[in-house]
Amino acid sequence: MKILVVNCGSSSIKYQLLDMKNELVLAKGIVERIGIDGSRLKHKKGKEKITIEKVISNHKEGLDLVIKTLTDKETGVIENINEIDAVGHRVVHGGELFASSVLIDDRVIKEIEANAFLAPLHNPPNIQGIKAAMELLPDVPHVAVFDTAFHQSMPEKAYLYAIPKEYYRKYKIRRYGFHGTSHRYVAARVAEILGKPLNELKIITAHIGNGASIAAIDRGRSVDTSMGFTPLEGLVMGTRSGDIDPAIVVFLQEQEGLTPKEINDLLNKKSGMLGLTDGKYSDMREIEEGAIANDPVCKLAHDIYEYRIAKYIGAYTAAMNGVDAIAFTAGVGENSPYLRENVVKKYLGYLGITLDEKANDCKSCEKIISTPDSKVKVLIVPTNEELVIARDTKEIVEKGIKELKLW
Ligand SMILES: Nc1ncnc2c1ncn2[C@@H]1O[C@H](COP(=O)(O)OP(=O)(O)O)[C@@H](O)[C@H]1O
Ligand SMILES: CC(=O)OP(=O)(O)O
Ligand SMILES: [Mg+2]
Repeated sequence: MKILVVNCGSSSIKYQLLDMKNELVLAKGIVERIGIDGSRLKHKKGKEKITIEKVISNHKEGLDLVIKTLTDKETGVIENINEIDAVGHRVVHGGELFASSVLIDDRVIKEIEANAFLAPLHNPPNIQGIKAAMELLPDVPHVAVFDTAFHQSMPEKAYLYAIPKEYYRKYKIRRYGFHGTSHRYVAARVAEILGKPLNELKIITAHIGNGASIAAIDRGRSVDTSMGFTPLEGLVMGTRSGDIDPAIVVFLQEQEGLTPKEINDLLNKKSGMLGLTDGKYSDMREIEEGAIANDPVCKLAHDIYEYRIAKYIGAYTAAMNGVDAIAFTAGVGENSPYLRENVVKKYLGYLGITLDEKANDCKSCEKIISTPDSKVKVLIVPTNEELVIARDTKEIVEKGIKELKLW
C-alpha cells in the first residue's frame, strides 16, 4: 500500500509518499511560497534533489504539481496516480470532536470547518489541502490525523482554565495541546527502547522545534501539555512568547494602542527568541553559536529558553507523582547536544540523572543519553509525524473503519 501524506500550512505543502510494505519513504518534498512571489517545489527522491520554480497560486495548483512530480518519468517514483492507495492529512485542530484519526467524509469536513475559528492560521489551509487532494484523487480514501487528538485524554483539572465557566461552554475555551502526533510517537518509542510496556511508564516528552511543547504521558495517556487553547502557551519558542502574565496583553494594548490582531502578531511572530534578541535571531543554531561565543544577549536568551523547559519538566514530574523517562525530540531537541546538556546538567540532577556526555554528543540519533545508573532515563528520539499519519491511514483503510481508537 502506497500512502501520500500531506501537511498543508498557510503558504506551504509538505508531502511524503510512503510504501507501507516496509515503511519506506519513496519521495518527499515541500511546496513553498504558495500565492507569493517566488513559489517553488523542492522534491527529494532518494539522494536526488530537484527544485521547480513556478507560479503556484493556490493549494490545488501546488498539489497538482506534487502529483505531476511524483508521476513524472524523471522525477517520479510511481507510474500514475492509481498507485496511490490513500492520502493522510495533518489537521492541526480537531477541537473536542476528534479524539482520534478519522476517515474523511462530508460530515468530517464540516466539523473541521466548524473548528476553524479555534485555529484560524492552521485549519483553513488544512481544509483547502483536503478539498484539493480529494478533487485530484477522488477514488481513494482520505484520512485526517489531528495534532490535538492525543491530548483529548487530559483530565478536566488539566484542561480547564480558571476563567468564568460560561466561556468554556460558549466558545470551548480550554487547553487542547498540539504536536500530539509527535508526543504519541515518541512516547511509544521510549517504551520500545526501554523494553517496558508503555502502560507502566511515566514519560515526559519534550518536542523542542521552532514551535515547542512538553507533554506528561502517564501510562500511555497524555495527562497534561504546555501548549493550550492555541500553540502560543507554554515554552519560549522561536518567535512565540509562551507563558506570560495575561495582564501584559491588556497593558500593551492600552499603552501602545495595539489592535487585537497587532498584539496577537506581537506575541506569535515577534516574541520568543526573536524578541529576546531585539529582533536578531529566531533560529536556535544562531542563538547557540552566540551563547557559546559568550555573546551576553544570546546567552541570556538561551538561559531563559532552557529554564522554561526545566520548569515544565519539574511541573510534570509533580503532575505524575514521578517520572521514569524524559525524551527530547524535534529540530532543537534532536540536534542540539548543547541544549540537552544545559537542561540536564543544570536542572535535572535532583531526579538522580547523570548525563552520559559522550552519548549526548550526537545529532538525530535515537538513544539513551543518561548513564546506566541514572534513576530516570533521558533519551533522544527523532520524531516522525508523517509515519504516524501514514500508519493511522493504513490502519483505518485496511480495517475498513471510520475511526481509530487511541486508548
Ligand atoms: N543543529 C541544531 N542545533 C540547534 N538547533 C537546531 C539544529 N538544527 C535545527 N535546529 C533548530 O530546529 C528548529 C526547527 O525545528 P522543527 O522541529 O523543524 O520546527 P517546526 O516544525 O516548528 O518548523 C529551528 O529553530 C532550528 O534552528
Ligand atoms: C501546532 C504548532 O505549533 O505547530 P508548529 O510547531 O509546526 O508550528
Ligand atoms: Mg513541527
